[in-house]
Amino acid sequence: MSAVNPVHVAVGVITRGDCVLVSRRADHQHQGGLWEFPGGKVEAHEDVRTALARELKEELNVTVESAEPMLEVVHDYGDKAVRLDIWHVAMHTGEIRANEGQPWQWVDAEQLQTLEFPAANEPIVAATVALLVG
Ligand SMILES: Nc1nc2c([nH]c(=O)n2[C@H]2C[C@H](O)[C@@H](COP(=O)(O)OP(=O)(O)OP(=O)(O)O)O2)c(=O)[nH]1
Repeated sequence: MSAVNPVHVAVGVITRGDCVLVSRRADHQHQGGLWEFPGGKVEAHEDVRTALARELKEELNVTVESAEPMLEVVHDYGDKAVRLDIWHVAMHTGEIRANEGQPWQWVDAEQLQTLEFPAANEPIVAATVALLVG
């Protein structure tokens, strides 16, 4: 019963002008090979903002300068359930560098809608499109 205890994940929708940063999950990971908004698991006793900042720094050398809560999505994949805590990162510093060798790119709303994401991401993509074109 994975849904009983969803994994809490901090996720960043990092925007720059009319674009958003997406990265690709490694093939060996859960939901591997699909695009994602960068982030990762919130560790025990860790605040979600701290987790967001830590994960974005670790994965992409991004320093979060401002982040606002955007939405929350609970999804049960069957093999694993997740609670995605999504934050809009409107301001960041640091030169982006894929520390885990993962592909990443800036995409606009139109390009975003052509990419393959995990099933849980449908409402996140919709909210991000609204944010980018709004
Ligand atoms: N970061 C991120 N994770 C997402 C998104 N959509 C989505 O379903 N997820 C899921 C995939 C994973 O099950 C979980 C994120 O966990 P993670 O990337 O830290 O950890 P993982 O289990 O893949 O990798 P590991 O640390 O166990 O090797 O959330 C998304 O847009 N971004």
